[in-house]
Amino acid sequence: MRTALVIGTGLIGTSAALALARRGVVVHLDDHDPEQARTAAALGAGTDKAPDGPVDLAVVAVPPAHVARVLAEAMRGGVARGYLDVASVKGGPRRELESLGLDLTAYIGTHPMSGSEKSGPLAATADLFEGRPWVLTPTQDTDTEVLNLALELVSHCRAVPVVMDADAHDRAVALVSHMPHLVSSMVAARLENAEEAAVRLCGQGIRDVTRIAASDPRMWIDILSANPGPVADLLSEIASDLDETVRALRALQSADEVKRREGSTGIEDVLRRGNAGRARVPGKHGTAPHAYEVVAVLIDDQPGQLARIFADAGMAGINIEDVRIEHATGQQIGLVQLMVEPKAAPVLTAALRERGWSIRQ
Ligand SMILES: NC(=O)C1=CN([C@@H]2O[C@H](COP(=O)(O)OP(=O)(O)OC[C@H]3O[C@@H](n4cnc5c(N)ncnc54)[C@H](O)[C@@H]3O)[C@@H](O)[C@H]2O)C=CC1
Ligand SMILES: O=C(O)C(=O)Cc1ccc(O)cc1
Repeated sequence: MRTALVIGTGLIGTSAALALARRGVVVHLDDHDPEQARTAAALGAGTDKAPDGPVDLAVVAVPPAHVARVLAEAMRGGVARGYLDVASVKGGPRRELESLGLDLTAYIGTHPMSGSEKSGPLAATADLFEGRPWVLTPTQDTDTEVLNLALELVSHCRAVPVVMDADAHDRAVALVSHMPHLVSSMVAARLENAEEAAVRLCGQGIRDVTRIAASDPRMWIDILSANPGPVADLLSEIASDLDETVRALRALQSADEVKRREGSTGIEDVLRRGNAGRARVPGKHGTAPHAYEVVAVLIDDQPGQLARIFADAGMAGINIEDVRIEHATGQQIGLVQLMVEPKAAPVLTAALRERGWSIRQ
């Protein structure tokens, strides 16, 4: 692929454009808000000038409700050899395109399984998709050349291609993305009117559970509107778990010893089923979850501290597998948790101590 056109230069479009530009592809950037395209260009994602002729691949990265219309316009204008979208739902947009009577041989629906609660080009990074699944939904009508262009994009983004049927994809993301999003919002909503004294105690657990609740509601109304059935089915399963859990907790309040034991069994059941489900969540780069050891470092909340820790770890020859940062409420300090292979933990601890870092046991 030599040239590409990214339409919709928000988080996903700009991240893909940055990855393509880094691999030497000439990227043209287009957005109905020209300021967004200008910002993406300023970040090094390409040029906001229109291409002279058809590009190799058009990447449509606009909110799901606009995907079919934007694709139809691009295809009718003949702006590219191949077309793809990255929307979080796949069945609806395809059916909309079919109903517009377009020839879909040059189109493939795709979905990178990576993103964030942030939106817009300023949140974009070239490595956003690295090691993450990128779903491709070709049909028997999809041109091989177009499938190859999509695979090239996925490879430039260093993502892992996964081929699926569009409706099977939508059922799968209902489980791993859409339902969890609503549950996260519902947990976060409990905090809206909670007392300040309670909210200030928030720790890492509630931060983990509510991170995605900070996402743009307009985008998520679009996503959920395109996949309501599978999400509703899953939420009703959760509702029945909730009913049973409430019953078990009420039983734990009882004065009757037998009832309390039943309550305890009920709670244990949901916790154990949670352990079993969590154990199936793939780790970094889609591999099995890994038991890393944590080295916790206290830092001043100042710019450059993280970069220094990473540089010091690098000098000690340690690969940091994952990182977490916890900020202490109302204080100018934070706790950085570095996840490393167990045998690397004592080496890293010693190396960081030697360089003056305060390690928390
Ligand atoms: N946010 C995430 O984590 C993920 C999002 N997606 C999908 O990627 C797509 C884009 O999402 P984000 O980049 O997060 O959103 P975003 O809000 O960061 O960017 C969307 C961009 O599209 C532009 N836009 C809207 N309507 C347009 C139109 N008619 N023509 C041209 N530009 C238009 C907006 O001005 C904005 O710059 C969505 O379809 C979403 O479902 C896929 C994977 C992850
Ligand atoms: O922020 C996260 O962890 C996400 O899961 C983001 C995300 C949002 C929408 C998608 O279609 C895919 C991924």
